[in-house]
Amino acid sequence: MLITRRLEFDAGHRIPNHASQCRHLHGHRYALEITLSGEIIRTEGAAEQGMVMDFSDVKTIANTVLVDHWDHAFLVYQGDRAVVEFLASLPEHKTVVLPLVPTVENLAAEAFRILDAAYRDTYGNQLRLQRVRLYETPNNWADAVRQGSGPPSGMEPSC
Ligand SMILES: Nc1nc2c(c(=O)[nH]1)N=C([C@H](O)[C@H](O)COP(=O)(O)OP(=O)(O)OP(=O)(O)O)CN2
Ligand SMILES: [Zn+2]
Repeated sequence: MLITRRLEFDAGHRIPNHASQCRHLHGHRYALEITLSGEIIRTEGAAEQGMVMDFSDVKTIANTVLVDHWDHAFLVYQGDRAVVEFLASLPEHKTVVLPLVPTVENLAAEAFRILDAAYRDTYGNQLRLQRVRLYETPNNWADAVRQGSGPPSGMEPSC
């Protein structure tokens, strides 16, 4: 069984070498769709009976490990020195420095890496993260999908 939880957050970014508009500082209302696989929990009397995972738990975990960190942050490539230094000059600015440029492909891969470690099989129902779909705009998105037994290739651990 697959279940999907959608969350939304706001963040700024730029693609420093983009040939057009996206090299400028700008922001998006990102939408994150988290798809988990697992067996339906059959434990009689359990609060999660009939579920793969309680959607509220899916949300709480995603917020704790990812969304609370990226929401209203500026997501910046570590090689984008001018912007990294500018943001560092702003007192207590919420900045996430990333090892790759913050395209939606790279952000989806990084989100998968972070979330994959966070969703644990607490009911022996083989819970696993299968896909992270990240919308940068309503028209543009990327899918990071589990390949075989491992996560998709993407960013190296950054923090
Ligand atoms: N493969 C990718 N291409 C682009 C990315 C990306 O992450 N991966 N990102 C951008 C920009 O960040 C930009 O914000 C997207 O802008 P745009 O293409 O204009 O998106 P819209 O949905 O607003 O475009 P419409 O044509 O108005 O639908 C660019 N490319
Ligand atoms: Zn953009």
